[in-house]
Amino acid sequence: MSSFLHYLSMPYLLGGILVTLQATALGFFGGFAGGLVLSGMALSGNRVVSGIARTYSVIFRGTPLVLQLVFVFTALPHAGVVLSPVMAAGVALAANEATFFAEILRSAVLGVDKGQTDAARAVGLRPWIVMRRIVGPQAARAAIPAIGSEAVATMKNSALASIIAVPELTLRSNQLASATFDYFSIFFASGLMYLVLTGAITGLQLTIERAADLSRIGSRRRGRPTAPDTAATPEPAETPAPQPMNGAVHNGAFVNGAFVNGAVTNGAAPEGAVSNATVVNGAVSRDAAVRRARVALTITDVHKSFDDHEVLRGIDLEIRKSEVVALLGPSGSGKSTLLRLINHLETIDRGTISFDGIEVGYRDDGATLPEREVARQRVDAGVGMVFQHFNLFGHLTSRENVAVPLRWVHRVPKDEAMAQADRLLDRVGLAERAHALPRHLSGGQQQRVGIARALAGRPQVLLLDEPTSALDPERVQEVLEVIRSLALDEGLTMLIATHQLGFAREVADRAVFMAGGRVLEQGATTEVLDHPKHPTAARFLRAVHTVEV
Ligand SMILES: Nc1ncnc2c1ncn2[C@@H]1O[C@H](COP(=O)(O)OP(=O)(O)OP(=O)(O)O)[C@@H](O)[C@H]1O
Repeated sequence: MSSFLHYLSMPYLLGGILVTLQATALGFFGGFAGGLVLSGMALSGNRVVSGIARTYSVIFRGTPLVLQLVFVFTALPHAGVVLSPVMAAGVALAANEATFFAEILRSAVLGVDKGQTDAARAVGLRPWIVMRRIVGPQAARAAIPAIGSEAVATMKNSALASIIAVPELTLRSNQLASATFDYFSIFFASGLMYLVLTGAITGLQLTIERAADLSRIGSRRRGRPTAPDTAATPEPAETPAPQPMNGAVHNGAFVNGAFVNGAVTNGAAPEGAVSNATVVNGAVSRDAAVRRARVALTITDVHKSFDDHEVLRGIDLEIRKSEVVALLGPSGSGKSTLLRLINHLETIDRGTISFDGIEVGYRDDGATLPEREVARQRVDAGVGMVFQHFNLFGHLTSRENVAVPLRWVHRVPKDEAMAQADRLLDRVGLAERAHALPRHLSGGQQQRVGIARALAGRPQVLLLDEPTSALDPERVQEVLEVIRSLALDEGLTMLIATHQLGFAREVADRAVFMAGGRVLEQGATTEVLDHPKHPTAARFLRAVHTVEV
């Protein structure tokens, strides 16, 4: 026992620890930097670049580390690069570890829900900002445990550096044991030293994990619990009356207060809507105003296939400024695909989609633009999107989510962006939940934050992809209230894919019925809903009516 304690404090072995730490640090940090580069190359769309990354991985993962150590130590001097044993060990460890870090980082990036990228692209973020602000932080959190365990592996692998005479802990233990024959005490002591070192790495990993834990961050930011607060959810009747939004809706019709909806003047709309409408004395009817408005979005002969599956087979549609169009149709008819083509989340096979002459995603000669330029075009076209599954950025609070397009697209200074975000959250009745993370919000609340985020991008045309179909029935109404007020009171141009016929009847000027990738029927909403002419539309609407009743 006393000899064991003696070895534990022996300067010769403690010096070995220092060398082990040096080799480990070189291997870890060098490997991590190399892994970042390799994962970026592997994820790049360029086949040559990703091929180089794959080839590197095959070579360095497929050969023993011992051979790599010997190679770096003995072969590099022939190329005029002479490294000290510790440096050679660090380089070989880094080269080897880079392949493992690359896989860890690549899988963490691929593990971030695609909806996050879709939402980031939809608000107009450029690819680099999407990676830096949205995907990167979420991937980094997911990668912490694997990075921690790779750090431990790097330290254990550093023991192989004894093969090139690096005087690290294992080599010194061996030398000492060969001289004293006290194998058990020496290796027991050095094993304990390794345990302490790897235990410290694990402790550091757990500390970082705790610091990055979103639930803890959420409660720290607020200084109060962030459990789902259903009590804070305003009931539809309590949703604050819509207020004109600080540049959020650039809509001539709204600004001039020219539109009055028949339903509103008949008293069928909520109180807030009535009061908004009644200020517009003597205005023309909404129908007539919409007919006179200019075309905001033109869709011409649009086709789309996924492999052999032809999803859209020639869609033609025009939407006028301030018009609200409901896209109806059975599941799989291509409604979501059409919305995703409109803001270029998917590419068109044939046909054109244009916002006042801007074809998002394409050059004048029809060639596809790089994503960086597409992002700018989305902003120029003024297209916003609300997703079926909300797609809020999971690592950001409500107000940070809403501030994303302001800060990182429109370059509004942070304080001002946050103040605008607060106003938009107030607008959708969620001022109370400004500091909550998406995971602490109910579905209805998340969708209202999603709407506020889309509005922050100052859209001319808002696309809503089944905004209520992922919600519990009791949450549907609160979201519909917000959409209703945007449509009726503020005259925002909207294309809404929905299965909610009652809602479509209330807000939509026109209903478009799709099936099998074609528009089978379109017209005034009440006409399509009450007197469908196409047999498929009649059958579908009858079935939905039956379910709704
Ligand atoms: N990325 C994709 N890859 C392959 N097939 C796809 C892809 N996206 C959509 N599809 C297919 O295209 C068809 C139309 O899907 P889409 O989501 O547009 O329909 P939808 O009318 O919106 O349906 P729902 O009302 O259920 O949302 C479906 O058969 C779907 O499986």
